Amino acid sequence: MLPYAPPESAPCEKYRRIRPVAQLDSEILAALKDIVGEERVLTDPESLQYYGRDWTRFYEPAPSAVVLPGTIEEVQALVRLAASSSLAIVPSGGRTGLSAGAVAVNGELVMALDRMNNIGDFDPVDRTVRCGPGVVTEQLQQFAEQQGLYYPVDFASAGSSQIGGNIATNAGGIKVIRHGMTRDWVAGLKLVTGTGELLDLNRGLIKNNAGYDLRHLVIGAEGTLGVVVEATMRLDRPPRDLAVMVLGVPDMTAIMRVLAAFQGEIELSAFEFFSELALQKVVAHQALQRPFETITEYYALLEFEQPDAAAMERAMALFAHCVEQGWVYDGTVSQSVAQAENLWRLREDISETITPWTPYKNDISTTISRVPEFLAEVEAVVNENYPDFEIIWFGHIGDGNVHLNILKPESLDIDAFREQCGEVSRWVFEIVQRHGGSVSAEHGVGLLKKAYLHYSRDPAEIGIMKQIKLAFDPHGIMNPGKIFDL
Ligand SMILES: O=C(O)CC[C@@H](O)C(=O)O
Ligand SMILES: [Zn+2]
Repeated sequence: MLPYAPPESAPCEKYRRIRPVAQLDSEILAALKDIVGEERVLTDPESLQYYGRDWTRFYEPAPSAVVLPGTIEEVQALVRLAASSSLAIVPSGGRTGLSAGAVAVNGELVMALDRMNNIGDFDPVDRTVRCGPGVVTEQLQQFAEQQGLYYPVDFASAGSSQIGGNIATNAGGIKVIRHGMTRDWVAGLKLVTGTGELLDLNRGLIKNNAGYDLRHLVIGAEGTLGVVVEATMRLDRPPRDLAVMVLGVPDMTAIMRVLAAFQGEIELSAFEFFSELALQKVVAHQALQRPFETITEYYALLEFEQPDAAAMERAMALFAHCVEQGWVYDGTVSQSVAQAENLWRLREDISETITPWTPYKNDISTTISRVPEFLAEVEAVVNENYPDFEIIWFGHIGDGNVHLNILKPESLDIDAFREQCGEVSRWVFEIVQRHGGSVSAEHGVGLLKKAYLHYSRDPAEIGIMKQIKLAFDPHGIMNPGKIFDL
């Protein structure tokens, strides 16, 4: 039997009574099978490993069972059963999360929404489509394309991540500068709360000031308020002829000047960056070439539409201006869709490329204008205290969001590495706090960043979050231990 790990902070009185069961007894198991069918309750070790974790590699999955419901009613029945048996639930989507929000470490029941992947009820006037939580992001993107429309939230894991998980983490990605995050595309959602009640939130309305917008509390709540069982997603007009430019820049201050210069004249759909070390790793491990010979400290990747020939002329004139000013040392621009895709891969393939080094991830943000100073401070602290660690910088610089990946030296044991990175994190998050930034810009808090939440949220805010959790989930069964302990 697995021991129940007590919450780190003082628990609310109400929560003190909640004890997720560590092992399913045969009665609960039989009841689960009654609800979803025998073959949709999995307890074999492979399934527990597979469904019990996301892409985070610092936690050992230890769920009691996995259930695969197919309907909203089944989800409700499962939640009611869990509530009456004090059984904790971990809702699980494409399991591509990077903060251990979907890891079951404590004997929980994993509720995998894979089967609820229906896509339908498209309305061309509202430009909305109804999706099951298990719809894969790429499936929604392709559906939109078939309707002559566009779903703009995009990231490297779009082939596996699911809409329910994207909503749970308010997933961002590479087009946030122009199109915002998942939150901006959710016109409505249905949620099964921790009591098994079904809420139909916002119902696709554009204007709805009739009280609190609970939909927005659910988005980004990492499954701690309930299970998203349906979402009405907005679609947009498709972009016209996207061009991609990669520029070699000497430093962060120069990157910011380039951003300001381009944004003054062109509507950018992406403004990303990566370091020379990130580029070296990608080129060495993927079948890709450097964008140009010149080596610079950083590279910026810009994407913009070219509705007419004048758009490219404007971009080239801006490029020349940036070179003249000494902000850019070299650059290249795509001439075809295939070239644009290859340039994108230099940025999008970084995360996957560095996975074998078991990177410790920091996903931090501040206001865009503060990024150069912020980044220089973080870099100085990390280099000074941990000169032996390889650091890979990349991210969504146009949103003020940088990914700091610390690579594990081969000789270092994983627990020792994690502990040392925890120390680095404290230094880093003090800087984040000083700059009024966030300890998790887009990956969520999960288990990985829980201990650091107070660096970006004050105690009063966290206290209110806990009360909100209890309002949705009075039995404390929905993904307990994620974001904060009650
Ligand atoms: O692996 C990371 O640190 C970031 C992953 C993802 O958010 C990205 O921007 O590529
Ligand atoms: Zn990212």
